[in-house]
Amino acid sequence: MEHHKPLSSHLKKQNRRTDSGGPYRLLHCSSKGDREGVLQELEKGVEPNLSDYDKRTALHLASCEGCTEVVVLLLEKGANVNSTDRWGHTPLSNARSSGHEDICKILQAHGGIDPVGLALQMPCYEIDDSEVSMQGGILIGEGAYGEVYLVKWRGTEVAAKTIRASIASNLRVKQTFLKELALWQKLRHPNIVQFLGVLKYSDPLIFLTEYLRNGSLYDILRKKGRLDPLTAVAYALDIARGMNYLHQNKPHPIIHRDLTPRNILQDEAGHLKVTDFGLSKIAQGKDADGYKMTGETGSYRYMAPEVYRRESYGKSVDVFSFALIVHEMFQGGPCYREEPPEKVADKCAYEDLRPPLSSYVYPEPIRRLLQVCWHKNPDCRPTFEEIILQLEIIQENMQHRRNLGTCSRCAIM
Ligand SMILES: Nc1ncnc2c1ncn2[C@@H]1O[C@H](COP(=O)(O)OP(=O)(O)OP(=O)(O)O)[C@@H](O)[C@H]1O
Repeated sequence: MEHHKPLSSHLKKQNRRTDSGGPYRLLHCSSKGDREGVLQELEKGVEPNLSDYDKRTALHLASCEGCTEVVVLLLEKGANVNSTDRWGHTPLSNARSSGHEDICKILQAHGGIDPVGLALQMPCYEIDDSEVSMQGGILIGEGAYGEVYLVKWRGTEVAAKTIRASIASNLRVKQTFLKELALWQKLRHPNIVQFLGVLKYSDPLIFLTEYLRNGSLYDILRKKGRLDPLTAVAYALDIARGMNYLHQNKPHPIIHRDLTPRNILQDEAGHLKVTDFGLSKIAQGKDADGYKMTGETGSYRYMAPEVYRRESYGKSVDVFSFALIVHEMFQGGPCYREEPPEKVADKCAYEDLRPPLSSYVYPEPIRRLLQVCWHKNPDCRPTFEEIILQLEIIQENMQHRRNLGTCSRCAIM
């Protein structure tokens, strides 16, 4: 079958045939809503399930582009309603994400399913309200979403996060929020704060996570100031491992978008865990699908230049934020404290401003790592997997030097 041919032969074939009006005209006409053209191709004997090099069929294209008549025709002519493209998307996934409700109904009537949507629609684990006493809760913090309380659930201390009515009273926002929480509940990693469930009847919304009694990295840095290099590297590894797990999530990576010292918590054993990933876009009232931030957030200080400039962005925005956090751990706090965070983000985005890296404070390998992690070109930033490898080598060398009795700050590599 055509779509089982290797990618390169597909491409060559496609280029040859589009010009000569070959079978790939079916895909072209389908994406343009040209019902007559599609009919002609099918009557010539072109296979209705012909696909391109991304395994996208005529039905995918017509569903994505909202070409209802073509969708109906293709289904009549035997197009497979549940063919999956290279990313595991069915025509229904495409119609749904493009907002073509009429096409969704037609596809569903023909047995269409949406594996991507199903994953997102997985309900959150619900906790009976009677199992938690919110009245007896102790306020432990407040963030952009609402207040955080220490409460007891089934005899265990947990954190209850309340979501402000102004955020969660909008049904669409609430639903997006629940989808994010449903994603969170599937995650299990030693460096990710564990989600426990949503209170069943809470209105607008309360959800529970494990409680980390040592508070946030922000609190730690405020209390302790500059960390010794070995501790800073151990913390950096904890964060990188949690982030790598998120970025390698299947079928889609999870981008944190708001990695800051306040969203990194410490457990009793001293390990750091990342929290609140994926939720920032909701707090900012942004579209769940269109990776765009307006910058209306309290986290300007850690914002990648491309986010500040409102360009499209990817996973490497988290690598940028990570670099600033590691910088802070060596330094004992953020740079340019006297300047408003928005101004710092502006200079970072338009004047390439970056924090200074004094050789006294920053060992050479850490300097090199930070410079590449906050590179202005997102494609030049390393992945968290690469960062982990680098940090492990740095950690090993530091420990070796420490065992030899050499100052770990000034004598690394
Ligand atoms: N699971 C938890 N265990 C212990 N303390 C927590 C937990 N979650 C949050 N906190 C505390 O509550 C504070 C507020 O948390 P919250 O996540 O609501 O906001 P934030 O992360 O500080 O800011 P933002 O919402 O802007 O990201 C945190 O800074 C932390 O000190």
